[in-house]
Amino acid sequence: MVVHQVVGIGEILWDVFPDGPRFGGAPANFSCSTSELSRGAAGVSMVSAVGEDDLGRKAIESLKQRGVDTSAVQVNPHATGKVDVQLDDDGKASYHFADDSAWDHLVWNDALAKVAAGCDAVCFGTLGQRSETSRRTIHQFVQATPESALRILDVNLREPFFGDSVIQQSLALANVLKLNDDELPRLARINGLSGDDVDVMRQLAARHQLRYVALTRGAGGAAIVSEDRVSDLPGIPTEVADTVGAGDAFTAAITLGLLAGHDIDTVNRNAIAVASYVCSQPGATMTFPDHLMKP
Ligand SMILES: Nc1ncnc2c1ncn2[C@@H]1O[C@H](COP(=O)(O)OP(=O)(O)O)[C@@H](O)[C@H]1O
Ligand SMILES: O=C(O)C[C@@H](O)[C@H](O)C(=O)COP(=O)(O)O
Repeated sequence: MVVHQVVGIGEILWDVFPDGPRFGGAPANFSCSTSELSRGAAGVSMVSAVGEDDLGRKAIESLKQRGVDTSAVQVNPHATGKVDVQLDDDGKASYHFADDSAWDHLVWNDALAKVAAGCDAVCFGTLGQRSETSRRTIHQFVQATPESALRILDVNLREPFFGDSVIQQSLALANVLKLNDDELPRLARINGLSGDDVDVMRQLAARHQLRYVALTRGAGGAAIVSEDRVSDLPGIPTEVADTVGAGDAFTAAITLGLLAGHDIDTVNRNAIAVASYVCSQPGATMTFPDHLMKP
């Protein structure tokens, strides 16, 4: 039975690895992982745009295969998004994005207003906001979700498509923050904060009225801070295929865990297990073994 409605909003892309393209885009990965992990307990929608091209049709097909509702995916005359992905020796990615893609032209409409109004959790990032049109639409969407909804900013900073102002505007919209250990120092600096990781997370939470702040540390695991609790857990030693999509799957798992009302240690432990599994497999979207589902 569907209990919660969850939305990913932002870029849909094809991750072009040296050995060929795989479906991607951080919010699209988030939507696919949430849908797969929830076993139907969450209704998941993607809000984005694709082109009138083969990659666009295949992108919609890929989302549908994972059980994601694509009725709010717009089709426009621009090319479907693509990004060249290079992996280092540890399976860590660097990205080179095609410019002016379909997802840069996301426009507000009644369909989006309806999805926003019924949403229990929405996940957005900064890359999806690189054009003014899509940035405005994403802001309007997040603001149109109910006050009770989890408004999750997974910052996913991608050079050179972010600046301090988009980060700060996004923090003002969010009530949950996910970032990694490369991103934390940047957010600390622009907010004039110092201290150890957990101190900075607490200060970010206080300054931006965030209910939860989650920090992932690659192989080093993750920490989650709430108003009165901290969970700080090690990673799971993993034979890495590539780490692409691990952070997005982590965000998917914490979203389901928080919506289910689990304590933050349980939420964190499950999310680390899910993310480690994603690292062990090629690409960013996949089916999950039974023990990781419905965390
Ligand atoms: N090399 C690794 N070995 C084991 N787990 C990993 C590894 N890299 C990432 N993970 C898992 O994936 C999570 C997210 O990875 P991270 O690289 O921190 O996020 P992001 O993809 O957002 O940059 C980590 O908290 C960890 O659980
Ligand atoms: O949207 C992006 O920024 C690139 C994506 O295509 C890529 O799949 C990705 O974001 C993976 O994110 P991660 O979970 O932080 O590895």
